[in-house]
Amino acid sequence: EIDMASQKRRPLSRLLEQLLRNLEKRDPNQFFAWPVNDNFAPGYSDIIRRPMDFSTMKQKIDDNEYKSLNCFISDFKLMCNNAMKYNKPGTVYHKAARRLLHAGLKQLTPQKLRPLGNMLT
Ligand SMILES: CC(=O)c1cc(-c2ccccn2)c2ncccn12
Repeated sequence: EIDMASQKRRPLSRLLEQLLRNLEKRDPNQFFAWPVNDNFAPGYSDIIRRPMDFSTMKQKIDDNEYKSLNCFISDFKLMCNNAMKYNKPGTVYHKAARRLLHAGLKQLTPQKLRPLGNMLT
């Protein structure tokens, strides 16, 4: 059960929740919402050593596993790069991953994050 009081005390968690919601908006088809299922993606777990998806990132926020913004950004990049590794260029998933990575990193630039205060230092 999420202890709301501790959520208030953890400004980083609240920031990451907000950033995650904004990133998820860039995945309207929800290709990245859940772990990739080997039944839809033959051989996926042989090719992708470290799977990542938005639901896993959400769980890591709730479990207070992200110690910094950079760790969060690394998982976002991992998720997109996994999709660009497994799926051939030209596929719907490869194209969606490129667009998501591009749009997501634009949201995570210092000038976009600066207004969120000095909690990132
Ligand atoms: C992100 C990704 O690589 C992915 C998501 C999916 C996916 C995501 C939601 C519903 C159906 N498929 C997928 N299917 C086959 C091969 C790769 N994928």
